[in-house]
Amino acid sequence: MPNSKILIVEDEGIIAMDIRRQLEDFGYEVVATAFSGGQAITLAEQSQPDLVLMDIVLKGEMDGISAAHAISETLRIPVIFLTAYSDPDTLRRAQATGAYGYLIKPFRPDELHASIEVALYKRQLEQKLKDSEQWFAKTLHCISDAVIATDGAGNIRFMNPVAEAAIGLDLEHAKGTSVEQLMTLLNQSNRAVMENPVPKTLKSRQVTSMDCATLLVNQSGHEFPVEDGAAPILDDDGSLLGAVMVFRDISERRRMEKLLRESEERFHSAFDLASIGMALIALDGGFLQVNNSLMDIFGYSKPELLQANLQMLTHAENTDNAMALRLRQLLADELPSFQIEIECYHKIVGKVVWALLSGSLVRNSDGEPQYFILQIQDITNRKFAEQQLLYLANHDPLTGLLNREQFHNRLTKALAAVQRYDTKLALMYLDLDRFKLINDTLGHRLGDLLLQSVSDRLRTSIRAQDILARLGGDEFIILLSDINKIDDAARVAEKTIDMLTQSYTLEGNNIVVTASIGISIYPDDGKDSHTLLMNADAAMYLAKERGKNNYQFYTLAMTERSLERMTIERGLRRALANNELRVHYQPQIDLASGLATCVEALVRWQHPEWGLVYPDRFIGVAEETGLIVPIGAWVLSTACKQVKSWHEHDGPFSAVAVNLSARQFLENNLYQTVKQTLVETGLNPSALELEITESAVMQDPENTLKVLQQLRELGVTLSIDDFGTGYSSLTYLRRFPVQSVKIDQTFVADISNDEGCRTLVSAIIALTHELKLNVIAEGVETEEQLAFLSKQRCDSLQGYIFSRPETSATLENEFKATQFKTQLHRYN
Ligand SMILES: Nc1nc2c(ncn2[C@@H]2O[C@@H]3COP(=O)(O)O[C@H]4[C@@H](O)[C@H](n5cnc6c(=O)[nH]c(N)nc65)O[C@@H]4COP(=O)(O)O[C@H]3[C@H]2O)c(=O)[nH]1
Repeated sequence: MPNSKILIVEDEGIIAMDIRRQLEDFGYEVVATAFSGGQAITLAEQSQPDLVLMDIVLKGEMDGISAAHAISETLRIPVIFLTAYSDPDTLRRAQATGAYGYLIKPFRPDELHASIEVALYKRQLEQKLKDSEQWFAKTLHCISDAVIATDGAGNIRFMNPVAEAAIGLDLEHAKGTSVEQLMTLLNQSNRAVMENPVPKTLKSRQVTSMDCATLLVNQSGHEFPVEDGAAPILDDDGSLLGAVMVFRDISERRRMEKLLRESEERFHSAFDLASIGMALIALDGGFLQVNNSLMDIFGYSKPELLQANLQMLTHAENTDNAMALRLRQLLADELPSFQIEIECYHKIVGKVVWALLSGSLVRNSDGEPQYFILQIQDITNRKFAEQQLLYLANHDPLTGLLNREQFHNRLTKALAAVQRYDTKLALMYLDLDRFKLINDTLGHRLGDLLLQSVSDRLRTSIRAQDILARLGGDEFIILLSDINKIDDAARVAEKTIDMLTQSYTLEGNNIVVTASIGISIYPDDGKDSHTLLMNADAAMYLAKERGKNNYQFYTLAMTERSLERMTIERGLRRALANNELRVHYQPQIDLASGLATCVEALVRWQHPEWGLVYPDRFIGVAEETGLIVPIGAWVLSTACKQVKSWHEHDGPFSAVAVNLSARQFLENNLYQTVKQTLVETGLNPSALELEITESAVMQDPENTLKVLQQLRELGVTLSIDDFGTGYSSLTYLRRFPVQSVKIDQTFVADISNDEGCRTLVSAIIALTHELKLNVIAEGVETEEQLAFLSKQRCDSLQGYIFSRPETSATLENEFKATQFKTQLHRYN
C-alpha cells in the first residue's frame, strides 16, 4: 500500500536511516523518526501515521513495548516490533500489546516489506469490520422491532434499545443471561407458559414463529402481546453460532384492532337496529347490506332484498330520473350527498311507500368509489297528510269540488293560456234559488245532501277541460273553455238549469230546486279573473231579479247598476248615521165612513246632493245588504212615536201601517224589536199595523207564521201587501193571523182598461170578505177606479186621488178628511 504513512521508532540513528531508505524505496512516506518511547507517543499523536515500526530496546525509561502499548491503546495505530531480542518473555509482553508483527533483526528488506503490507492489510480489514459492526449496530438501534441475539447456548449477546425497553433490562446487565430467564411467554387465551422460540430454534436450526396470541411478561412483570419469532445464526460452513429473536410489541395494534372491532360492532348494531331503513348499495345498484327497518318498510325479507337491486323498490321513473341522476352525481364527485323524496313500491302489490332517501358514496383511501350508503325514512303518513292538506286547501270539503282560491288559480292559468289563442271562455255563476228556505225548513243535513247531489250533477255535465268549483253556500262557478260562440254558453246554461231542476229524492224527501245563472264571456266582458267573476255575479243577480230559474248574460248596464248599488250602500250607511232618513205618511180612507184614520208610513231619504230619494231606488240595496234591518227599526220607531204624538195632541190619524221586509223576518229578533218599540213609545199595539208582502211570507212560511203569531199576540194588526203579485195562496191567507189584504196597485191601475183585471179584483175582494178579512186597494188615482172599488165594496182605499204621501206636518195642516165624505157618498 504505497503512500502509507509510517513512523519509525529507533534509537540507533544509522539503523533508523537505513530503515527509512528502505521504506521510501517501497513507496511509503516516513512521517517522522523517534528515538525514545516518549518521543514516539508524541510524534504518533501529531503525525497520525498508518503504522509504527517500533524498536523494543530504546534509550530512556520507556521501552518500545510500553510505548507501543500506549500508542495502540489510545491512538489505535498498528505497531510492528523490530528487535534483536526474541526471548519468550519479551515476545509475550510484545504480544500483549496487540502488535501487528514482530521482526527479528537483522531482517531482509522484503521481510520488512511483507510484514508492513500484512499489517496494513490486517488493519484495513479490522477497520472495515468495525465500520460494518457500527453500521449494523446503528441499524439495530434504529429499527422499531426488538432484536436479541444469543449464542449457541441461548445466552444473550446483543440487544437493541427496543429489546432493552421491552425486556426491562439493559444489555450490559442482560449479557450472558439465558433469554428464557429474562422473559416469560404466556398463551394469551389460557395463560399457559409457552416455549421460548430461541431454544426451539437452536434445537431445530429452523426459523420459529411465535403464536399470534402470545403475551410477553418482562423483568418488571409488565405484560404485553408480541408477535414474530427466532432464526438460527449459522456461519459459512453451517455451524450454529446462536439465534436471533425479533419481536414487536403489538399492544397498540391490538388496541387499534379492538377499537376498529368495537367501532364496527357499533356500526353494525347502529345499522341493524336503526329506526330508519339503511342499506349499503353496490355501484351497480344491488343491495349489499340491509337493516331490519328497511325490511319492515318495504315488506321484503333480507334474502329477498340481497338478491335484488334498488330498482325493485323504486318507480321506474324515479330510478331513471331523479335518483339515477343523484347517484351519477355522487360518482362524478359533483355532490357530497343528496336527499330526495321518492315514491316506492311495497312488496304488497299496489301499496305505495313514500321514502325520504338520503344517499352518500363511500370511497376507499385511494378515492375509488366502493358503495353507496342509503338512509331510507318512511314518510308515507306525512306525504299522505300533506296530500290530504293540499287537497283540503284546494277543495271544498262538502262536495269535493275545487274551492274559491283554487278556482282563481285555475282561472288565472286558463286566462294566461287562452290569451295566446283567439278563443273565448265563459264563466257561469250559478246560485240555487231559495236554498236558504230548503236549509231552514228541511234542516242543514238535507241542505248538505242537496248541495252534494247538485255538485254530482254538475260534475257529470261538464266536459273534461271545464272547471267546476263551489264558491261557498249555494254558489257554484263553471269555467267553460274553448267556447266558439256565445250561444254555446247559453246552451250549456239551459241544459244545466234543466238538469238541476229535475227533482231530487233525499232521505225520502222529494225536493225541487231551481237555479239562477249569470254568464260573463272572456274577452268581451273582462280580461282578468276578478272582472269576469264580478260580472258573472252581476248577471246572476239579474237572473234572480228576473224571476229566478233562468240565465242572464252580463251587460254593461249591470256594471252601472252595480256601481250605483255600491254608492247607495255607502250612502245609506251614512244616511243612518247622519239622520238623513224621513218618514212620509199616506192616508188610507175608510169607504164606509169616508174617514181617514190610518196612514201608511213610507220611508224617504233626504240625500244632501240628490234631494229626496224614493224607496224604489234604495230599498232593494238595503235588503241585499241587510241595512233594511236598522232602517226598518228606525221607521217603525219614528212612525210609532208620530202616532203616539197624534194620540196625545188630538192629531188627525189614530193608526199607522208600517212595511216590513222579508229580511227583517229572517232576523231572529223582529218580535223583540216591535215589542220594545211599542214599550218605548207607549203606543197601543192596536194602533199599529204591520204590512208584509206575499213574497216575504213565502220565503220562509213556517218561520214567518211563527213570528206573525207572536206579533198578533202582542195585539198589532197584520196585513198582506201587494196581494195578487205572488203566490196569492189562499191556504196561507187562512192559516196566517192577518186581518187585512192590500190589493196591489198594478191591478188597480188596470181597472179602467182590463176586463180580466176587473174580474180578478172583484174575486179578490169577494174571497177576502169570505175569509172575514178587510180589503184595501192602493194606488187609487182616478174616479173610475174609485167608483169600481166602491162598487165592489172594498173596505179602504189609498192613493193619489186622496193624498200623496206627505210629511206629518203637511198632513196635519192640509189634510181635510171631511172633503172625501161627499166624494165617497156618491158611490155608496
Ligand atoms: N203610482 C201611484 N203610486 C202610489 C199611489 N198611492 C200610493 N202610491 C205609492 O205606492 C207605494 C205604496 O207602498 P208599498 O206598496 O208598500 O210599496 C213601498 C214599500 O214596498 C217600500 N217601502 C216604503 N217604505 C218602506 C219601509 O219603511 N220599509 C219597507 N220595508 N219598505 C218600504 O217601497 C215601496 C214604494 O214606496 P213609495 O215609493 O213610497 O210608494 C208607495 C206610494 O207612494 C198612487 O195613487 N199612484
